[in-house]
Amino acid sequence: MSTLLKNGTWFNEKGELNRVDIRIVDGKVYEISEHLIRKDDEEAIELDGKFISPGFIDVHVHLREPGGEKKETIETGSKAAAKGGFTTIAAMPNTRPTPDTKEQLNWLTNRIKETSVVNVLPYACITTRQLGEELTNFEELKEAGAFAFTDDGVGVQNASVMLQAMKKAAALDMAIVAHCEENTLINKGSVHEGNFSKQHGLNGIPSVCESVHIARDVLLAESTNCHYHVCHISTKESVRVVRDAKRAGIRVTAEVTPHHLLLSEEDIPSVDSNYKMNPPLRGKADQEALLQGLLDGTIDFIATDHAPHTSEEKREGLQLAPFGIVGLETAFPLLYTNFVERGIFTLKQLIDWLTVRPAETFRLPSGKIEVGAVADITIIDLQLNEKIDPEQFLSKGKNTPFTNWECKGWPVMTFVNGKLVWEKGSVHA
Ligand SMILES: NC(=O)N[C@@H](CC(=O)O)C(=O)O
Ligand SMILES: [Zn+2]
Ligand SMILES: [Zn+2]
Repeated sequence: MSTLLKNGTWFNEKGELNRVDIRIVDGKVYEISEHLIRKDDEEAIELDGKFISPGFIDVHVHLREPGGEKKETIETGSKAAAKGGFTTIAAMPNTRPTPDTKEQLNWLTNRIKETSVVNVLPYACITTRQLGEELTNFEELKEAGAFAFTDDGVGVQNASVMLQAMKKAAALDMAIVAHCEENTLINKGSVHEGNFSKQHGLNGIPSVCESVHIARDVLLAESTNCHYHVCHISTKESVRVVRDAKRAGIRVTAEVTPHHLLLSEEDIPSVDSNYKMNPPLRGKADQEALLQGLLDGTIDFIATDHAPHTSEEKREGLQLAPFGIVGLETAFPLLYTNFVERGIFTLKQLIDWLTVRPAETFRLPSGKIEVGAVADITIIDLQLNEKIDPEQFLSKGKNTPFTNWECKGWPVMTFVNGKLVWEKGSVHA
């Protein structure tokens, strides 16, 4: 099987945008050149100058299966990923049951094989049922193919449990991926403790609820030499703690979501649960610190924290509705339109934060297009202008605050292992 991508545009080794043809043979990149001639038995796809990117990688995705199939399944979530240009995603373990045993993880791996259209890397839990008490069997879970360990959805409250987890993870050369939230500081909040909570008389989640866990954990990471990764960083204090920890040589990495880069509490128009997520949208100064942290390398890359919920659940009102918004199908167009087009960062930077940077952080083989690499490739139409319409999402989750945002730069084709799995207008399962 051979496919020829004709007349694309890409960043060459020197980081310059230029014209390129790519030949894919048996799922791998076989040849890259300014001009390749189509062979007789070969399928050729004319790209008309469209942009060729390595397939995006998102290490923070909630696929909800098993147990939450009303919100999303591995199939629907992976199709949403393909539509968003993501070829590798990592599935968070806050499902029912949780992947905390070899048997559960094996079940999940099989289910992924049967139903996913992109690469899905399964996380395993740090603690049994994510209760924060007993460590899972890390050796066994690593052996069964765990991508990394996390209890995302809840913070690990007990410092001794976290210390033991990091010791074990370090010995196995695995990462601890942390949802940072100190339960005694949540304050029953549904939004950030700041202007919005004051104006609306709501309980707020203070910034320190997150940063105090990161401060604790970077010291635990230092004492264990564990790779410690911070999920969805959201406050200026958290950014400072990570920056200082990196300077001190601690093995810490961090991700930021598109929504925390794009929005602050000032942008919440009314009491609307499509603006409710954990961590919450913070203050303007936090939003600015996140962008600065990304630009100066304190924050390593972007991850969506795609968190689908049903419309019924989201209609429950701000206090009762679950935390979380979807992200896979809007990440690139939102970031391209609002940051690249406005000259705040470059297309090259954006692509790096969605590809090589997560790949390097978690030592994944993907994230680059080079001869011999697996052909995980995303084609983007940088001229295409469309409004965000949740009714068009392939995700079951329609919970987004970005409805009707006009965006330029949409993925139009996604190749996984050399196979076209999504093309604008149709899913190729
Ligand atoms: N981010 C969210 O607001 N929600 C996530 C949980 C999480 O990522 O902590 C979910 O599972 O819905
Ligand atoms: Zn989380
Ligand atoms: Zn999450």
